[in-house]
Amino acid sequence: AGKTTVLEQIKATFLGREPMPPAKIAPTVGLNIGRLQVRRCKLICWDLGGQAALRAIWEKYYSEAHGLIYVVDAADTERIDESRNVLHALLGHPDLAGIPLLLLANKQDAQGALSPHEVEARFGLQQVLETSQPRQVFGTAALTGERIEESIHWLVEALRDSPRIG
Ligand SMILES: Nc1nc2c(ncn2[C@@H]2O[C@H](COP(=O)(O)OP(=O)(O)OP(=O)(O)O)[C@@H](O)[C@H]2O)c(=O)[nH]1
Ligand SMILES: [Mg+2]
Repeated sequence: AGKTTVLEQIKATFLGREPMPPAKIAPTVGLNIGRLQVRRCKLICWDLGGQAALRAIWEKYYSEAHGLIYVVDAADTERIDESRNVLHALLGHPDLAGIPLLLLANKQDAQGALSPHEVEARFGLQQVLETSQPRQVFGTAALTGERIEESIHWLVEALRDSPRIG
């Protein structure tokens, strides 16, 4: 979907260095970590592998997470329902109750990509989120960095107001 490419763009944007060339980014098997500071908020980003066989380890990270960035390949319309189901299952986990959710409808540069509004409608988030749970959908293109900075600024503001940080 582009999680590691997103993390590289986040690091490039907020640490002011060149992102890793996309051709060098392999599917994630272990864990990539990004540490950065955004508007006096220290962020530690954990980027996990999305392959089905690797999803079982995600839940080891839930209890210590303050926010969730969920990256969807908006151009992969055949698997968008699978992505929605995986997110719904995630959000049903008690350790993620009320967590601020940043949903990135990624690959907006690709032909046939669903718009952020279409992804939002397709995902039916109100079925699985608490009424006051902070959530926002951004249409991003991680390859070029489009909308990455704005989306992280939104998340940082949501985290500031979050009861998960105490
Ligand atoms: N066109 C386009 N391709 C993208 C974009 N973001 C990522 N990609 C490509 O999508 C593929 C997968 O990107 P990754 O960042 O490795 O995806 P991932 O979600 O980390 O994948 P796993 O680690 O296997 O879970 C690569 O070929 C990327 O170059 C984007 O915004 N637009
Ligand atoms: Mg990856």
